[in-house]
Amino acid sequence: ATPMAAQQGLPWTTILLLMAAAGGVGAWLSRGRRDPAAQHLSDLAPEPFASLPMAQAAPTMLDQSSQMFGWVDGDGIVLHMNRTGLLWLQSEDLLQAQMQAIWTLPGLASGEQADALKAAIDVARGGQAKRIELKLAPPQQDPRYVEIHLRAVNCGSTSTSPCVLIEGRDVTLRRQTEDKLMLAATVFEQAREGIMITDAKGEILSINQAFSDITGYSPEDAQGQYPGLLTQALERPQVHRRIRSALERKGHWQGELRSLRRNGEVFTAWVSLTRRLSADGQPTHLIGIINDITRSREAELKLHRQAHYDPLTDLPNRRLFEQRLQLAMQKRGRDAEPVSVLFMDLNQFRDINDNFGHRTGDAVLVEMAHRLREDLREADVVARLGGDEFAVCLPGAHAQAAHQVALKLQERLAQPCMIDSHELSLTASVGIAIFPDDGDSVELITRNAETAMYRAKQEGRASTCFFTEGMQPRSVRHLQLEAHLRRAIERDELLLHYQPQLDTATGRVVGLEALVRWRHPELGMVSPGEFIPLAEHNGQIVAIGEWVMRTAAQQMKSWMNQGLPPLVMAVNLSAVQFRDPTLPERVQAILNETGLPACNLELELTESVATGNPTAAIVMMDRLHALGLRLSIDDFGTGYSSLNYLKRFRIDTLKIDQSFVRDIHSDPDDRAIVQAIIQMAHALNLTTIAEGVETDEQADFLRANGCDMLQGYRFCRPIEPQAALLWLQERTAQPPLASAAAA
Ligand SMILES: Nc1nc2c(ncn2[C@@H]2O[C@H](COP(=O)(O)O[C@H]3[C@@H](O)[C@H](n4cnc5c(=O)[nH]c(N)nc54)O[C@@H]3COP(=O)(O)O)[C@@H](O)[C@H]2O)c(=O)[nH]1
Repeated sequence: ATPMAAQQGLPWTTILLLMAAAGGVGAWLSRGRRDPAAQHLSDLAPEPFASLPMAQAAPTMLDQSSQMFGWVDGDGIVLHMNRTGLLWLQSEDLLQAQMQAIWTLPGLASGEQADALKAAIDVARGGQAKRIELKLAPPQQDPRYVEIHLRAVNCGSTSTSPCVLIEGRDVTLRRQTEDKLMLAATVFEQAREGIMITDAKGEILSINQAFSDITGYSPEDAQGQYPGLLTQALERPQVHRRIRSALERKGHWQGELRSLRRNGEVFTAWVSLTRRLSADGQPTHLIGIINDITRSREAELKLHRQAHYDPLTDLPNRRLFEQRLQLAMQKRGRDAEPVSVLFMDLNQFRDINDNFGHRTGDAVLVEMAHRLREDLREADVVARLGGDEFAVCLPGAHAQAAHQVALKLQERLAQPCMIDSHELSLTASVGIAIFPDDGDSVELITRNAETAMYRAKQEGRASTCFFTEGMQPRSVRHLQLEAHLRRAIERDELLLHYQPQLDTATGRVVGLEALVRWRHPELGMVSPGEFIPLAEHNGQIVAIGEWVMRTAAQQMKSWMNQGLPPLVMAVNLSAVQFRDPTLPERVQAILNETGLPACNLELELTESVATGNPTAAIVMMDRLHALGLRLSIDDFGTGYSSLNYLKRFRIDTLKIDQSFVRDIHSDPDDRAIVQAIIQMAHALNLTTIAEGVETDEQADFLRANGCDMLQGYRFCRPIEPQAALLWLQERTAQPPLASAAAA
């Protein structure tokens, strides 16, 4: 078919040459697929029309082009459109296209695009060349972007208004690239991660906003600097070497770095570094992405601390202790070395809490934790397991070393400490279990050390005890005991033993101490050292203590009725009983009920009870004293009595703790303490009694230093009532002895 343009007299050569002169067709064709025919046409002179065959050939040649060519009349009606143009505008053929204005063709993506094209044609028709970008939308395909050039051309003599030549080329690829670049630039600028790009030498070329926000460096500050400016001062050279080596080997490194902001503030960064290589494998850039993870690290650390450390003392808690012990056991196990575990319990801690309040108790725990940490090596682990229980793990320590450490720690803990103007001193009982002999799991070794600690407690304050087979785990045993103890009184399982107390100078019996015993049908004899703390803990001590007082008072009254000279019956009073405001009434009721004169009853208070809440203690002691009975302070020297209060207490006797008596012959400190207690007691008009006297040597020393009374295995063990009666009858029938040693 003859092209309509030719029919309408449009000079082909003019069109083509105009296009060529505008750098259009010729340039495009020469840049794209070379079209020799078009090239040839562009070389032709515009006027006069060269040769018809060539002109007729032009549309065919234009159809070969991959660009769009066409022209429209002044109303936008398509006069000609090459094949590419028809394809892009989705017109089936030229005839169909020629029926309508170009902006109504279906290929235009939207009404907006149509309006833009229409407006551009109007501008071009007015004589001004125009360039626009159109979005064409092929069905079911990604949109095509076409750059359109429009300019007015002469339509020939038949036309009154100029035509508009439309040239278009597909710029989708460029547009996509631009879009991608735009996207990349947006990502670079708007990323929440800091991004930094360096050149091959490592000098910073550019940074994004987030990088500036995180580090405080502006692009001007950063440009030309090395990335190390953020970390140089903080990370060790090995870290930098490791990063360089990873980049060389793998082209990538990521990890956490402690970094420095421009204002000197330290922050934690998660850094990812990637080396970019040229086509020939040479490094061209380094791309670094940094995230400020200071907050999340801090939060993590906080959570970790909460989960693994005791908030009060800042020591590792049980969980962390178990983890560290597990590691130590694995490591030492491989080297066939032992790991010792020390389980420590503070002996008078409950009294401190009860008497001075929890604030003081907490301060004591903090101080004790501090001392423990100070006295141990870095490889050792000390933890607070809860309450007043601490555990120590000594990797590589054999029994002897563990024992030495235990003694050292006990000594350190026993040093007095000043808390809230109270001078307090505590002792600790320590149980030791050693891996692998005493257990091959964390749980077992810790439990066995705890069991040993309970044995140490039974053996007396501030003892150290190694775990041995046959020690029953505390928890099982305690549960058993607690369950049985509840019914011990009603089942008549409790009984009293009596231990005489002698006048040092004359050897006469002056009194007896009632000591409770528990004979269980299956468990056998259970030591008061084991069940009294349990009873104090669960409150059963009130009933047990009252039973002891009543039974002991009945016994003494009965012996007196049987003709024995009146003696003083000493009964232990627990802290829990002492704090009961109805205690004086209860004691009076027992005295009334049994008929025992008050002067034949002595209540032994522990030192901590007496000094706990001094004002309340003074009031209670006054009330008890008013009943006419005697009061003594038991275990004197192991607590934290203040002399100031001591002189205001209505007490009669100080009982020197057996721990000072035990080593009196070998330990000059114990001798000095005993002498000081006796002198002080006498200065306060108090009598003294030493407990736990086992040898003549001890008795002689005590007598020589003026101790008034003696009690201990040297004279008589605690014995049953029948045996005690015989012992008393025998002693009281004899004339007074000149020397207690003769007893
Ligand atoms: N609140 C109450 N506490 C009581 C009562 N009965 C006993 N107890 C307390 O239990 C702890 C252990 O008592 P026990 O096993 O009876 O030990 C006492 C004596 O048997 C023992 N002792 C006496 N002489 C010697 C000796 O020469 N050597 C030696 N190694 N031990 C000896 O010492 C304990 C004396 O106790 P005390 O005078 O009270 O300090 C103990 O703390 C008891 O107080 C009770 O009814 N209520």
